[in-house]
Amino acid sequence: MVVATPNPIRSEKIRNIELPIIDLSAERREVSGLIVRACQEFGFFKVINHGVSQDVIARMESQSFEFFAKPVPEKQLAGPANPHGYGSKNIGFNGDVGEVEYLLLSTNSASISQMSNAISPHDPTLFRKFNCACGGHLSLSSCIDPKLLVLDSSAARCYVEAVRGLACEILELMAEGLWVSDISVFSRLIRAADSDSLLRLNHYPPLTEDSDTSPSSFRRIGFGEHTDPQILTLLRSNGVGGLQISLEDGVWIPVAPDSSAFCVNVGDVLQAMTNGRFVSVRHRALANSYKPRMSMAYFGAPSPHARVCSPPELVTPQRPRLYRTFTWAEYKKAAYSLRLGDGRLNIFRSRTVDEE
Ligand SMILES: C=C1C[C@]23C[C@@]1(O)CC[C@H]2[C@@]12CC[C@H](O)[C@@](C)(C(=O)O1)[C@H]2[C@@H]3C(=O)O
Ligand SMILES: O=C(O)CCC(=O)C(=O)O
Ligand SMILES: [Fe+2]
Repeated sequence: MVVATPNPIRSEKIRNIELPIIDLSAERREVSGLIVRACQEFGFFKVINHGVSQDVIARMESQSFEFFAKPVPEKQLAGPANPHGYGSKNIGFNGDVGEVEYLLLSTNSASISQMSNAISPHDPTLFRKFNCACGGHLSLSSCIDPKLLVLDSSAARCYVEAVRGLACEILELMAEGLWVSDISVFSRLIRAADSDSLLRLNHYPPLTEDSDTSPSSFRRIGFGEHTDPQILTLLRSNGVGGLQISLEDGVWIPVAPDSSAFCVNVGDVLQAMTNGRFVSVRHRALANSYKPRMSMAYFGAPSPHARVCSPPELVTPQRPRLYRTFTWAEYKKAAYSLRLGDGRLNIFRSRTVDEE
């Protein structure tokens, strides 16, 4: 007897609404106003005319596709993701699973170069023992044998540099739109040399011949619902949809794929720093049954010791401080101890006068 398993995704409400698309080449004051509105209403928007060169994007995308096209045992040499490295189906350490494989990299150059050399056809142990002989003073491309590269580290570094620049620009527009006098109050955190920012390449493979092809399996959870813990996420994908955001009412809103845009979403730290004015948006990605989806997410994060607190302009008697001051290291520790879909920021809420 075949027992139909209920598919939780099928009974959910999906609403098609137009999400904000912001043209960064428009007049600055107007752009900052639109960004603030989008972050208050959705915690999400797309940017176009963002200034990141198509060439830089295309190089990174092709590196990413090349990596995921490798045989599994080769990819596994860059794993397990603890937390950086290659992972498949398991997300984090607490039992979350999804139809996704990924490569998670720290964006400091040393880590990118180490991971970029993760797989050597000649020496499978290379990833673990690789040490750059030049001691770090030569450029990566000149000190690494190109035969050993799994990801071209210069493509990854150029991409990271370009998206970090874009993220800083957006964070400064946010500060201006919120009338915060120190406009680098958010951007300086991700510009810091020891910022804990990440680059994540996600690949959602389509169904294979031996997959379950019952109708209920056609919309599969690739990356389960969650908020991003960091400050700001800049994500782009190939032309295959799957990303959805959720607003307060639990209805899912599909984000149309758009290769000319970056999707920008507010992370938990920015919700805390804006004293709750901006929302860290819940989102998820569904795997497409027919076409591979590939997304590249840059997560702009503070350095571990950086203290997260709202600038004075955003705390008023009418809007008292919602979150206590915490360091990114403290926040990250809490995030990694929880499940993907758990609300993390609540742990850091200020105690109200009644509770004291
Ligand atoms: C289950 C988990 C995976 C995650 C760390 C966590 O414990 C909770 C947050 C998850 C998340 C979501 C956004 C990013 O993709 C990520 C790298 C992050 O910083 O927080 C992942 C973490 C992960 O995959 O390791
Ligand atoms: O692949 C996507 O569109 C979403 C990925 C995501 O949310 C993440 O990596 O945190
Ligand atoms: Fe995410």
